[in-house]
Amino acid sequence: MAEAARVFHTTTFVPSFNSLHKTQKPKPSFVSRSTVRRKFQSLRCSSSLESATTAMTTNNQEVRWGCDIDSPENALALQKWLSDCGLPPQKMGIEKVEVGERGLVALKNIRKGEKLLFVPPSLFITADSQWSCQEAGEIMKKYSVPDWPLIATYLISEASLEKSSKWSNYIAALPRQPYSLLYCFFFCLQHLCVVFRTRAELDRYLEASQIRERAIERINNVIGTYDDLRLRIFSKHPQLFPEEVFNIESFKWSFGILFSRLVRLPSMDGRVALVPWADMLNHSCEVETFLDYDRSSQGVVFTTDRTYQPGEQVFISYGKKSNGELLLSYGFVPREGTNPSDSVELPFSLKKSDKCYKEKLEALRKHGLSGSHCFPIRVTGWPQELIAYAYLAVSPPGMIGQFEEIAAAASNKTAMKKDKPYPEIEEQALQFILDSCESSISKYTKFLQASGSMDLDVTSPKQINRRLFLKQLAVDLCNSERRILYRAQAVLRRRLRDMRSGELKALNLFDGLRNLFK
Ligand SMILES: C[S@@+](CC[C@H](N)C(=O)[O-])C[C@H]1O[C@@H](n2cnc3c(N)ncnc32)[C@H](O)[C@@H]1O
Repeated sequence: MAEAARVFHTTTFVPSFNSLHKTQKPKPSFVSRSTVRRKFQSLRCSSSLESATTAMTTNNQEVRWGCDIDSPENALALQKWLSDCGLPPQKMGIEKVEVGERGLVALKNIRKGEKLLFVPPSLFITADSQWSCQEAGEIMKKYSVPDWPLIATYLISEASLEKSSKWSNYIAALPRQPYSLLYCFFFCLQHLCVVFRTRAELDRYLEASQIRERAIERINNVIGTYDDLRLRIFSKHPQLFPEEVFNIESFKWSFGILFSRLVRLPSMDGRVALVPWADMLNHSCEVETFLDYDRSSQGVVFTTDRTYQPGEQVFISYGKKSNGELLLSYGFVPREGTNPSDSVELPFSLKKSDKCYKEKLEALRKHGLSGSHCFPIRVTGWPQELIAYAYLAVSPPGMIGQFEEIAAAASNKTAMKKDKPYPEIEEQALQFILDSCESSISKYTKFLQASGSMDLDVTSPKQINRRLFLKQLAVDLCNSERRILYRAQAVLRRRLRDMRSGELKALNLFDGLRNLFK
């Protein structure tokens, strides 16, 4: 079965959507709320939207669609609805589990190599799904909205229709607070005054990790996408897309759901879909099985790579992702040391005091790089591009003729000629990597030491839970990233020590020989 890594890289959806409409300047919307409500009520498809509008938010902050995932009732209703809609009898049932709160658990013995699930396409939500409010669907198609924002809007539209939507049982079982980091950060940003006294306090949580930048970038992409939809479409059709329903609150919820549940199906030409039931499966770093569409059984399946006894939780893989990526999209960090695909982004920069700074920068720019760049350090090692970047950073003016060639290797355009292409600067290059590694380690250590003393200014149990939860995730991520850096530090120190003692030996030998000849 082909790998169906879950797709939650914002670069694949939001930027392409934004770039289509770069020229549009934000215009103020002059549609008053009362006009919206009047027009909105007159539409047939909005019959139950009015109640949805009031039902949607608590204190104008949180959507009320979905459920608290620690209560199993909605999931059980989902299970029943799915079998009524044609989901074949399952060897797994939905239960409260230790990993992932709710998950699918084996009800019978399951063999290795067995196909499970068989969710038919009639139960998927895709960009081609029928809108309960047909008119709204036609407008979205007319504007050629790409898949991700289209499905996000679809989900809101159907959620707001509550029981009148075909998907009401599915939506009722979705988490009210999707645990993607996107949602956590949004939550924090919105509750800034209540939960975090300053933005700086929020920043401290992930200060050491590059994931903070990625989370902020993702949030900005979602806000940009929402603004674009609002300006181009919603404000022009307020009766179909009233602001009470289609607002940033509901979009942060629907994108949170997409980030943590949407699957890409390689056998359906890479199409993305929400697949009810299949999206109750939790991730394990130890399994190597992925969701995909199976043409012969005409449904979404996965093939087990191990046996399961009744009562055991069944897992799939969400793809070979680092702990930071898992945190960003799904809001969890695997137990320390259990993720063989874990990596940490380590930042490197050319020194501004370098005599050849300008020339090196020029060479890097020619190959699409800049004076500062992040490279992944994996549990298993680091890429050749990082080594090339380090060689360039430390190379002396005498090597100016090779700058281009080294920059090309740093950008992965060409491989470096040999394993150790420039032995005369190898030691400095390793030291350069070690310095960056150690400076990052000290940032992580500072955060981890401070995290024990971060006080909790509690105004409600819900807030303290949320805040503690985010803090614990940040601590887990920083511990796992620092652990990779410690390992890299040990390897680098050993190599440098061996190199220096080798050099010393060679020097002693040379001195010995010189004395002999004297
Ligand atoms: C596709 S859903 C899986 C079903 C989900 N547990 C539920 O109750 O709706 C993905 C979400 O499950 C949770 N999850 C999945 N794998 C996990 C794991 N290994 N550890 C902790 N949480 C996990 C995370 O909250 C993630 O955002």
